[in-house]
Amino acid sequence: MSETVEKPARVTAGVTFAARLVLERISHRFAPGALTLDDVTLAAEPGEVLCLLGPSGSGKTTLLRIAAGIESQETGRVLLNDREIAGPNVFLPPEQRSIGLVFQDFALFPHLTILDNVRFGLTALSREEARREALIALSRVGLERYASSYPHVLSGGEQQRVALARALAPRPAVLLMDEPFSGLDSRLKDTVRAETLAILRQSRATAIVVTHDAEEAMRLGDRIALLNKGKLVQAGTAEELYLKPANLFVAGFFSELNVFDARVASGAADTPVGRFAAPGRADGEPVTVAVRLSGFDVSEESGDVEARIVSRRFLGVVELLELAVPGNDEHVRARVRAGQLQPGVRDVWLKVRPADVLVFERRRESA
Ligand SMILES: Nc1ncnc2c1ncn2[C@@H]1O[C@H](COP(=O)(O)OP(=O)(O)OP(=O)(O)O)[C@@H](O)[C@H]1O
Repeated sequence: MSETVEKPARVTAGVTFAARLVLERISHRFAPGALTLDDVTLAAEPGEVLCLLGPSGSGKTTLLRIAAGIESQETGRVLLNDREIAGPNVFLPPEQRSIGLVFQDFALFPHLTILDNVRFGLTALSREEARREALIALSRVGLERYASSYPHVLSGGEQQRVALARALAPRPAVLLMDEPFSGLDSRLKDTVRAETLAILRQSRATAIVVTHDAEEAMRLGDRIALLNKGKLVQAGTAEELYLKPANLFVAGFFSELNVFDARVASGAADTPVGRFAAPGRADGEPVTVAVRLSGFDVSEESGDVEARIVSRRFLGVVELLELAVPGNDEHVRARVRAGQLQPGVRDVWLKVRPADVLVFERRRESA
């Protein structure tokens, strides 16, 4: 009887059956305290990368830990492919959830070889099977040549890939990643992030990735769920959140903004930088008008509003301007292409591009 020969080649086939993870009406508190999570409902669809985005303390990690089974919710349910894995009467421990975890600090064991690090989670398999699966996982992240080396010989980015291989080795239905790139320096981060996304796509794993960085969420996520103070504020594609933010908090998370208070008159809001349409708003309604820093045409010749340059900061591709505008106590900020304005120029004209203006209901607290 002939034995099947394992192909040592780089593995490209999917490793998981795409799974759907649902967090349903999740509330949580660290007793006895205020709610850490307040009635959060969210689904990660099969094979998608869902980014959990939000400021520090918004509850991202707690939600991830509830999905993993490391933390318990106070109310609500967690479902994996329509099967309840945590709820009022059910609680599957983490090791029975078919969920892989990757943390910020990679948490590789320094005294174990790379192969043994990856093999660590494969306790259900025989030694030989575990070794084979670990090598497959290492090959998936392109690091099989380091199997017998120790973690210290690897760069930060490579260590992160080993952590990813370790999480993928047991072929989890869902991969949960908590700030997986925050330990990497900014140049390495872009490469490792792109590689990780490619590996996730190849493995067809459903992934939930926690980040506090909006740009990272836009680069990685098929969809983004934005949390603030334990509440889900908005979930959607990057385009939806950027172009149609639900409120000022969402808008401010994705772009730097100038914010003006105004009152609607004849369907428009007057601000010191122009008059902007406020469709659907009643006359007299107080509104907040947000203008993206990138939304200004700044010209020495012509425009809608006169302004004086107070300061210029060269940032490489762009220049950041602070401008004094009549009728506005605070300086208006604008980003323009570097080199567009002559050195020493003081008096300019502004024109705002309507696509970069967002009008919101004025609220004391925006989220
Ligand atoms: N073990 C704990 N005991 C008490 N409070 C906690 C505990 N862990 C977290 N918290 C609090 O719960 C809230 C949510 O924390 P969580 O770590 O989920 O937020 P986060 O959005 O992941 O923040 P960060 O980006 O800073 O990690 C915070 O106010 C935090 O201080």
